[in-house]
Order: sequence, then structure tokens, then C-alpha cells
Amino acid sequence: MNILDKIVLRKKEEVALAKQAVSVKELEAGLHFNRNPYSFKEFLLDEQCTGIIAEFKRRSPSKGIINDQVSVEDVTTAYAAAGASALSVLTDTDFFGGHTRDLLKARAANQIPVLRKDFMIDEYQIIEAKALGADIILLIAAILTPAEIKHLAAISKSLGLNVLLEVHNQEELERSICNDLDAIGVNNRNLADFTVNIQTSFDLVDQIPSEFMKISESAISDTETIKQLKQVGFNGFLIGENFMKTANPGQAISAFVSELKSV
Ligand SMILES: O=C(O)c1ccccc1NCC(=O)[C@H](O)[C@H](O)COP(=O)(O)O
Repeated sequence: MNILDKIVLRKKEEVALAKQAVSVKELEAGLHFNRNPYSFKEFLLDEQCTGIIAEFKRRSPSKGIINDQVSVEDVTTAYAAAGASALSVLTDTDFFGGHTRDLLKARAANQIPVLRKDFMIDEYQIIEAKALGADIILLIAAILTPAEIKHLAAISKSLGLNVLLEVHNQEELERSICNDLDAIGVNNRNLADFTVNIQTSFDLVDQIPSEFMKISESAISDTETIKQLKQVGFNGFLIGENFMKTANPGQAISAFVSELKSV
């Protein structure tokens, strides 16, 4: 059993428990349920922003603890102030040390799109994401069938949420594309064995139909790579560890963006 299998197995248990604890009706009565999500595309294409989707990531299966000493509010507001186009907040607890509370805090403190970064396998989690104040949800092709992707994307769109589909290779891309997606992310990390290779993004970019925003995800650590990814057509860059591994992720993104503007 690889790490993705383990995560999905645990996620099924978590979702079953969450359904018992909080009904869909209760979620629909939540604070943020009726707010209009921000447009992911608008913020990605806004020239005042950088295209960076900056991630709040305490730990990961591949790296263990990355940073458990900083607050969600401090880090995410610094990310937004530095010009991030969107925030990514991990809400998985067992494998990433995140929490749904983190998303609520990021939502309350920021006025840019927030991605609920989790392993979505059930429509309950989509409704929960809306109730938490998320603007974007992630669908990972490696853990979903094409029919599941279609179903979860349609529900997300009906709630006004933006949908980011994540793929790792051409086969996943071809079988998973459907209506109701806004963006396609190419994950440079193989989630089954943790190997990373930026070349994955360059290899897949031309296969992504032009109507979708194009996002390169994981293992991005220098501004030169962003410049090259932009040149081949990427609109967004999901970055977690590179900022979070420092004592001050806000300062790290600020220095990164200053360098990005000068290259
Ligand atoms: O990061 C991991 O170790 C990981 C393991 C298993 C499934 C997912 C995993 N990461 C999720 C992500 O895709 C990244 O958090 C995100 O793209 C940011 O990556 P990075 O900039 O390399 O932290």
C-alpha cells in the first residue's frame, strides 16, 4: 500500500465520522456558506499578483515536520501582502498537520482566493469546503475515477467553487478532463513515491486545453524556474515547502517576489 492509498483509506474513515458529527444541513447553515467565492482565474491573471499559490504546510509525508512554529494568520497575511494570487491551506490533520480551523482562520484574515488542500473523495467534503469559506477545491486524478471527478466538479460548480484538477501524467490528464474544471495543475511530485521532477510540467503543458488555467505544483524553489514555466504557458505556481521551511515564511515569499520582479 503506498502513501496515497493510506491517505485515502484514512480519509474515508474521517468523512464517515464527520458526517455523523455535522449534518449537511448544519454545514449549509454555516457562516460562509452563502458567500460568493472569489474567481481563481481573475486573481491568477491580475497583473498586481504573482501567480503564486502560497501554501501553509506544517508537515508532509515526504519531509516530516516542515514548520510547526508559525501561525496561519501571520503567514497567510504575509503571503497575500507579498502578492500571492491565492492561498493553499492544508486541512488534512493526520498526514499534514493541518486542520479545518486553519482554513477558517485564513479565510477570516484574507481577501484573496483560498484553496482547500485536501484529498477530496466525497461530496460532503465539497459542501464542508464551501462552509469553511474556501474558494477553490482540489480534485486529484490519481485517487478518483473519471465519473467521480465529473460528479465532484459539477457539485463544486453548483456551489460557485473553483475547481483545480491535479494530474501527474498524460494518461491521468486525458481520462480526467471534463466540464466544470477551471484549472489544471501538473504535480511535479509523484504522490505515490515522492520523487520530484519539474520536467513533468514542461512535458505536459502543451497537452492542457487552452480554456483551462495552467498550474505547476510542487518542488518550485527558484524564480528562474517560474520564469521558464511562465514562458511555456503556466499561469500559476503552487509553492509550499520553499517558504514554510524558513523561520519566517512571510519574509521568504517577500524576498522571492522581489527577485521574481527583477528577473
Ligand atoms: O508533499 C508531500 O510529501 C505529499 C505527499 C503525498 C501527497 C501529497 C503531498 N503533497 C501535496 C502537494 O502537492 C504539495 O503540498 C504542494 O504541491 C506544494 O509542494 P511543495 O512546494 O513541494 O511543498
